[in-house]
Amino acid sequence: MLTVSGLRKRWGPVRALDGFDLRIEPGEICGLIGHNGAGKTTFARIVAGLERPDAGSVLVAGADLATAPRSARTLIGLAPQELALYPTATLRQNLRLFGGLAGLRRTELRTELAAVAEELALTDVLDRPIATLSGGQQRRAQAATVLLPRPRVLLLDEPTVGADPTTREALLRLVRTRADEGAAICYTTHYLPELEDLGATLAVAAVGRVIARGDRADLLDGLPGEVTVTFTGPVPEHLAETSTAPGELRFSTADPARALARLLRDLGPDTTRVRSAAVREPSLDDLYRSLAADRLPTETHHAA
Ligand SMILES: Nc1ncnc2c1ncn2[C@@H]1O[C@H](COP(=O)(O)OP(=O)(O)OP(=O)(O)O)[C@@H](O)[C@H]1O
Repeated sequence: MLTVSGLRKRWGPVRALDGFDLRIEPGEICGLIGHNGAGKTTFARIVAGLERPDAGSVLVAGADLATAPRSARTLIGLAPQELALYPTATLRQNLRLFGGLAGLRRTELRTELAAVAEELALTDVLDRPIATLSGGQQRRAQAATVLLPRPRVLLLDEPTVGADPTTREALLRLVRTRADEGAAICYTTHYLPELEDLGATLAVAAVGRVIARGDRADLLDGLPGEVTVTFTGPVPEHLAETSTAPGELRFSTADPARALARLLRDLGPDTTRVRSAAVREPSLDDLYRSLAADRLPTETHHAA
């Protein structure tokens, strides 16, 4: 549905995109993660037709953004990080405007507008100017303008920043629904548990390109998790070398549950002094760190 190949974009000496490739299928939510300045927003703005790339191509359902920009752009919806609504117009007026621009006609527009407002708990504030809405309501309003016309490719750039749990849940539910309806969705976030909730595949961006892509489980396979055990009194002598704090043992391992079971079995009489035991399975944070650690000397990537 969305195929991006070899995108390059320089801002003066900074290479924001440096051979960025990404393909997202219909019905797929792709979680795009990466450090600040990795190029995620630049990628989204280029795909949405707001910036021109220096090189590379963007195909949306077969339409080339460079040669058929109109066809490609009508299939794409971008919810940017910053608020991009008319602050003095009401939410209903904003939704009508964006829905109309996307080609929705009267009855369809009215039905879709009511549905998206209901799904995002915005029905009660439809006739209030955007400027008078709370921060969370404004973020939902922003998402509503993009979700309303049901674009075939959805780009959501950190849509839940500053959102309370209810707002976040409503947004995630609607994003999942749009994917189930067949949209290809690129979901940028620094809040990694969201991607687990969404059942998203992952694309990890660093210094202007995608350095890892695939299912969450495949990418996490083999990464170390962590075991933490605390004791009443000191850590048993034969384990003292691994002690991280008085009375605490903590270590990384590829299979934390099995390592903890083995440790407890081998403790002998010291088992009675165990105060707590915890395992942490590898997280997306671990993945990001393992992939990107050696590529992040600075925030920006300068052209040679
Ligand atoms: N309009 C611009 N003018 C100059 N430099 C820019 C511009 N837009 C982005 N950059 C630079 O390009 C690089 C990539 O920025 P981009 O916003 O795409 O990263 P990002 O991955 O979205 O970061 P974040 O997670 O902080 O949102 C950064 O070094 C940024 O400073």
